[in-house]
Amino acid sequence: MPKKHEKKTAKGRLDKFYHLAKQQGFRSRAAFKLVQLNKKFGFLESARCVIDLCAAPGGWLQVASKQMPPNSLIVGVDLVPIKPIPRCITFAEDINSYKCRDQLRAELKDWKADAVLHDGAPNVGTAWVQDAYAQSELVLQSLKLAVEFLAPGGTFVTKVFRSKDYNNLLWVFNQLFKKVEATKPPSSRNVSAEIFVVCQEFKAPKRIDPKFLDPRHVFKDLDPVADTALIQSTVDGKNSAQSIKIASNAVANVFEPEKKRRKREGYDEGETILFKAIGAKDFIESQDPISLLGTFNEIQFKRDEDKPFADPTKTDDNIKACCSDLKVLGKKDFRNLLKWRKIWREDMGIEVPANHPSKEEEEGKEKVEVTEMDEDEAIDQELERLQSEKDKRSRKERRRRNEARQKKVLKMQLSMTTPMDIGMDVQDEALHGGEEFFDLVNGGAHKRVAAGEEAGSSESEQSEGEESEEDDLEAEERRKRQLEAEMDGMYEEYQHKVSERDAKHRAREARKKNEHNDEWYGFTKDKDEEDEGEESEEGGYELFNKRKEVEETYDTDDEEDDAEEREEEEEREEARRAAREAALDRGQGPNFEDHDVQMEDDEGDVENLVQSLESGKDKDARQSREAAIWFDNPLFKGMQGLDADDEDDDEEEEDEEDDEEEEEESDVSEEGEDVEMSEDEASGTDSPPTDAENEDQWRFEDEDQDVIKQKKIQEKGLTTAEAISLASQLVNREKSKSDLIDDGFTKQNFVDKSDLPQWFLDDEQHHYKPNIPVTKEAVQALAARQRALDARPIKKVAEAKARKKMRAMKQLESARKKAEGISDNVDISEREKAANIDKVLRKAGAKQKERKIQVVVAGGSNKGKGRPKGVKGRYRMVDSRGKKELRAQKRRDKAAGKKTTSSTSRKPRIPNGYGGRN
Ligand SMILES: C[S@@+](CC[C@H](N)C(=O)[O-])C[C@H]1O[C@@H](n2cnc3c(N)ncnc32)[C@H](O)[C@@H]1O
Repeated sequence: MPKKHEKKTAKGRLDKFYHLAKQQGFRSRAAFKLVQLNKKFGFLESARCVIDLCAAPGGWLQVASKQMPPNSLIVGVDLVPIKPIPRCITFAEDINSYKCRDQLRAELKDWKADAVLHDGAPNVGTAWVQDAYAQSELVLQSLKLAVEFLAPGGTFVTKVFRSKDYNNLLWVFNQLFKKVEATKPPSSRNVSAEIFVVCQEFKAPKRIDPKFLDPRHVFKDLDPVADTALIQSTVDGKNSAQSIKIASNAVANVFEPEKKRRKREGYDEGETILFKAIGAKDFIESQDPISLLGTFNEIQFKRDEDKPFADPTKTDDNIKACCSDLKVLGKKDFRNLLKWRKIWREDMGIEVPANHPSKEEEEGKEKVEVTEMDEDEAIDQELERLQSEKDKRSRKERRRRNEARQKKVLKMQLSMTTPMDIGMDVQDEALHGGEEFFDLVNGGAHKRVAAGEEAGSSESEQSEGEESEEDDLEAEERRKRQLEAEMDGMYEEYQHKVSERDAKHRAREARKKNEHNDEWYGFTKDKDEEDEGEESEEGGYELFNKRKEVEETYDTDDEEDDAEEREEEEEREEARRAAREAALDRGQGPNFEDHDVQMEDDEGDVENLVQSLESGKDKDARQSREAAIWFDNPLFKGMQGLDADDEDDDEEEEDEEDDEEEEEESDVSEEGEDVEMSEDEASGTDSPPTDAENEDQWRFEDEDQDVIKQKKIQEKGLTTAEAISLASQLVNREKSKSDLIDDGFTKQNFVDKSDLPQWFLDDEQHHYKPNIPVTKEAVQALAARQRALDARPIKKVAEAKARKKMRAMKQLESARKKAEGISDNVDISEREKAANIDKVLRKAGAKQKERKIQVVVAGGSNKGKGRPKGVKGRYRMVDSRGKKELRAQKRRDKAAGKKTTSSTSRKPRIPNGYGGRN
């Protein structure tokens, strides 16, 4: 036999109201039903006398006792005894018995009850049909007691089950009360067939026909219309036919009150359950939804075939809530449910969407037109919405850019940005679509306008400031986006280049710094010249050809670079094509196309940055390379105006220099500068920069060497002690380059390993370590460098320090001014001036506040026992002699006219074993 709590849990009865009841000390969760009913109808607050029929265990009594005014009379009765409840009188009786009636009369004396409550339920669970009937009988019995004890205008609250007799009961209620309302409080479980009927404003008829309260008559299976005569005669002679109809079709008539529906019979005979559910599919497919809504308690989505109908796109939470309890549907809920059914039926093809009525066929055309207009309007509205969204986005983007710019300016003002950063910021801004960049583009646009093309660019110039011209703004935004997309690839290259330049700049600075002691930067001129002696005697043309040949033969990296560049170029071209097509699709093709064509056609136009970026890149790069090689010939060495780096004509360096130049030149040509620029660079002549920025931007031939060296150092391992040792040997002429090459000829190299087994090769690779001697100095140098690196603060710390320093300087500056003011003041004495200045300076942080050290004589209780009692802050333990000496010193100072500024101006003698303590 299952335990009690298991039984409850199995039914899912331990819900939140169960726990709430426990929490709030109610004896049953049913208490919340009364709370909710009273909240809705408010019958307890004004009641002075209440009878609770079937009250055990007493939840409702508790609620009544809480909500009713003090000194009210609350009487509860139940079959089972109820534990005493404050302010409540209870007794155990069957409400069907005369004894119960008598006892109630005895308790109430001549009082009349303002409310009669009935929450009784027979002990259900054996035969459901009898249970339902017993319930109805119990309700009728409670009504009987209510009629007897209720005061006129009183309220009767009862629990009824949705059974066959439900409507009959309602009909009776309606005869005796002015207002009858059936409701299901939220605390009543959905699975329960119970409904609460609140009958208000008791009519208190002088005489009531006993048949009204006789179950044999009330629950007789009658046609209510046929019974009209019977009832007419019994209720105060009033015509109650309409009441009967309403009572019998209470639910159906909510939707169509005029239409007579078939009689609601409640549960069929033989039904064993009071709660009935129907699947969503069945409901939707049924031809008589209204009667189903009246018959069933719930539309369910549990079966597989019903689940699709729970699709949230068509079945929202509101519909689901309606489906979960069909007994308390309002008019709106009813409509919504039927609309929902209709939608599904149309979706399933069961119903065809309603066409225009046939009688309006002639007007059909007009109607169609009206519909089209509506659609147009909808589209317009949608477009407007999209437009405004886009505008919003673009505004937001502009605001974001402005904010970023402001931040940058602020950073610059706070000296948190290096000049190089600032330059980059400006470039960034331009290439991200800032005004500078678009000025260039707009420049191009002006040209197009002049050429007679219809271009939107001139409008776009103004559209920045004219947000009201939404179309222009939109076009401008689109164009910007297109251009930005085009420029993305180029910007990446730009960033790459800037970072390279940055590295070059740093390298150049480092070299300047270490001009005389740069032991790691390689090979001496003499040595190089020795090595290159033969080659330097070759003629320029031969050298040029030779290098070109070498380059073409071996310079695979460059070829790869070129190939990569070509690929990138192809990708960009592809992207542009796609963008063009997209633009054409959107109907803005001509402008965009023209723009692009213009970009491609005007290759020679240096004014148009975008065009020149696209033009003859490969050709220029090649010419630049050739020119660079040509002018690198030692014959040009020493010629006025040529770059100092020409002196560094080490073969390897030259090769790499060439490589570097190629990269630069290709970059340059990509960034829009002309071949002339590259030639200038290659020849080593500095083209006069147009402005400071250009100078920074384009003059970096000096840096090539440094970067190559830096690269080499990083690649070839001056980060290891071995490499440093070798390098220092080279620099100190302990070894020559040829020695190093000779060392390279070992048994490990130049041996045909093709026949060796793999395991041997693996083993060899794993265990063989070249034995390169490492000097102590090299290790020390490496360690020192690492320490220096470690000691470098991270950027944020450096910035914070810089900010702090700046603040301190500002404060000091203002303090200095104040101090000057004070010293110029003739109204105060010198001593005051000194004191004031001291104060000002201290405030500015120039002077540290001297921390006072208390001198404590070590003796008695203080001796050797830690901090002396009552002494706070810093203190110094001295013996009594030390203290005496200190006083004597003070006296002497005073006598000598000196002023001791503090007790620490002369340190007392501190005996051994006593240190300063904090
Ligand atoms: C659901 S409980 C009432 C709960 C109560 N309202 C509360 O808040 O605690 C139903 C009660 O009806 C009582 N009952 C059923 N038939 C009855 C009868 N003929 N006379 C008196 N009480 C009856 C049962 O004993 C049971 O305690």
